Amino acid sequence: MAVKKHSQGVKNDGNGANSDVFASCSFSSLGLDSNLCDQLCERLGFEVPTQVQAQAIPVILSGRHALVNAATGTGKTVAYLAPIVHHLQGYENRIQRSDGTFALVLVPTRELCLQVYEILQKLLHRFHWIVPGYIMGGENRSKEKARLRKGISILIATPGRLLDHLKNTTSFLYSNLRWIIFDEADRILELGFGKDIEEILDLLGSRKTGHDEQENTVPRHSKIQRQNLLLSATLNEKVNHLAKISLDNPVMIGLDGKKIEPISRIESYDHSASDEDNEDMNSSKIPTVGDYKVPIQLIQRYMKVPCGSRLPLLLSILKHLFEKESSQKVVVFFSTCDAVDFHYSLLGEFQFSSYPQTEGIRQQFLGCKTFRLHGNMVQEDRRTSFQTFKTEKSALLLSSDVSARGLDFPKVRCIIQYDSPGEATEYVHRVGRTARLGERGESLLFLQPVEIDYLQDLEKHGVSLIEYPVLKMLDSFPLYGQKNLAKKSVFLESHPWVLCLQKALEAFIMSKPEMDELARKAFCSWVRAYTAHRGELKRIFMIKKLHLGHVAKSFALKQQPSLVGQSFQKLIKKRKRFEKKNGLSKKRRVASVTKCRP
Ligand SMILES: Nc1ncnc2c1ncn2[C@@H]1O[C@H](COP(=O)(O)OP(=O)(O)OP(=O)(O)O)[C@@H](O)[C@H]1O
Repeated sequence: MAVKKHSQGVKNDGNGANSDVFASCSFSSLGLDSNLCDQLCERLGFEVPTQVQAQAIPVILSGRHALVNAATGTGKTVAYLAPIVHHLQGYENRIQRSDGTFALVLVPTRELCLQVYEILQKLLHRFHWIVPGYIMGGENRSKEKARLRKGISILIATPGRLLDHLKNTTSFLYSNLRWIIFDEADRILELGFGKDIEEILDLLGSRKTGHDEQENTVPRHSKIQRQNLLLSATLNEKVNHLAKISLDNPVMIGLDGKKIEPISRIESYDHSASDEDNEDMNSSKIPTVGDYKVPIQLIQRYMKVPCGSRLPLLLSILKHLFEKESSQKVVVFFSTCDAVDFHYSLLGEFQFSSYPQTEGIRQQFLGCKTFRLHGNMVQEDRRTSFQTFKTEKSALLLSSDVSARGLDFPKVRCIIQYDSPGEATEYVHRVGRTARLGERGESLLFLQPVEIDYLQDLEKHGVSLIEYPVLKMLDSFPLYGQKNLAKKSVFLESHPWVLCLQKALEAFIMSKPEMDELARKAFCSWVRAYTAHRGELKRIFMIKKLHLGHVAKSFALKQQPSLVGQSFQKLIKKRKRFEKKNGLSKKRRVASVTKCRP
């Protein structure tokens, strides 16, 4: 099978980033079986390991528990899969399906489940006796039961469905379980799977208790030594608890600036490590560093856009990107599933002419293929969108945060965060869908003038953005056939192109009742999502500071839907009660409002 050589393909892009991504050693020098190394090269096109692979593979091969923290798109998946395959293929007595599950990989989303499964299938091509498999929400339970009964050697799972089978599928055999891996560990917890995970660890006999840690890491039903691994580009305090209850004496592997520097470098599992060492490891303290690791070659920008002009600006930047480079992939992130649906339908149908009088020459505003992905879609559509966008050479994906973690869409050039991500971790993972493995990439964050303090929040985590020259971009669109006409405006909201586009969008929505319905629904969800910002972010993303009429405009609605007025009032009251209960004083609330006003 002819496979594109990734490492060659991305090494010479001229920006120097790749020398920091790849290590100067071979896979075989890391201790991996030669057949497996050939497989990595032939099937996956991986000639040399990435830095994080070079660092993690020997540690994982040694049997140590590990916590791996490396930037997005640096190859963490193979860093944990390759050592598992290495061990399993090397067992003297070939493993059989009837031996049940040896390794369990837990992931937060269905798409990531499928993605890891695909990579695993490729890795196992020469080792047909090792059976890969997945179980996840949205799939047929009975079929999964049947597969589990037959036996799956390496199982990828989402937590809810795994727990379901652990409790209800008696034929699911895991007495030989040796590895438990948490990929995107922090996200699994953020999605509220904390309790499920604890129950899973309990059921698997892999949960440590405070007093008898060593003993409890050995499964109740077998004498097999467990090895647990936690991985993410953003490990933070949230993962501390999981690390404490699941990792025993872990090695921390992380990046320091450009190069990976081990926090603890251990060549082999040394049971006789000094007490001092053990104390340090056993505390499983995840460094609460402020800085997140964003690919160094990624160009990060923000665009300051008044609420009422957001929609024409989004459409304009997309048009600009696809006209500048007709063959490219772009992902736009929204805060809600309804917003994804609305913008998807809008882009599919909206036609425009910059000569408003000449109806005849209206054409599709964006000529590119457009896909959508969010958690409310039926599983089959979700799978098709994900797989098709992956293979397209040029396309646009409109998505909720379901795509933010771990997904590896090749050749994505630009990430647009139309709705702000909230936590800085989410920002980092969203932009991490581009600039993967040293490739070039750009990101653009939409911020309203009242939200501009969010930049400071990102700055606290070592993430700095530069402003996008938005007026220059708008000036490039000819209006009534003339470019110069547009150039006179210095204010974005009164720019002739923006005004003309907004007017056309509003007319379009008014003319289509089904679009109007989608717009209203999206508006309501957007307001709800906006009020749901947590902690410190509540002071930046404050619904009270927004003009709801302008928010409605951003869904091309001429008027704010009245129905929402009531539910909005309810939300405000609810939030006030919450703030009172949590001691956020009126004084502080007022102060934060004043500080954030433009
Ligand atoms: N050694 C290698 N040589 C060439 N390409 C590689 C190598 N290792 C991984 N890749 C490719 O790099 C890309 C990113 O890998 P992967 O998805 O494992 O990154 P990640 O660190 O898990 O990212 P994220 O944090 O976003 O989940 C994939 O396309 C993968 O095929």
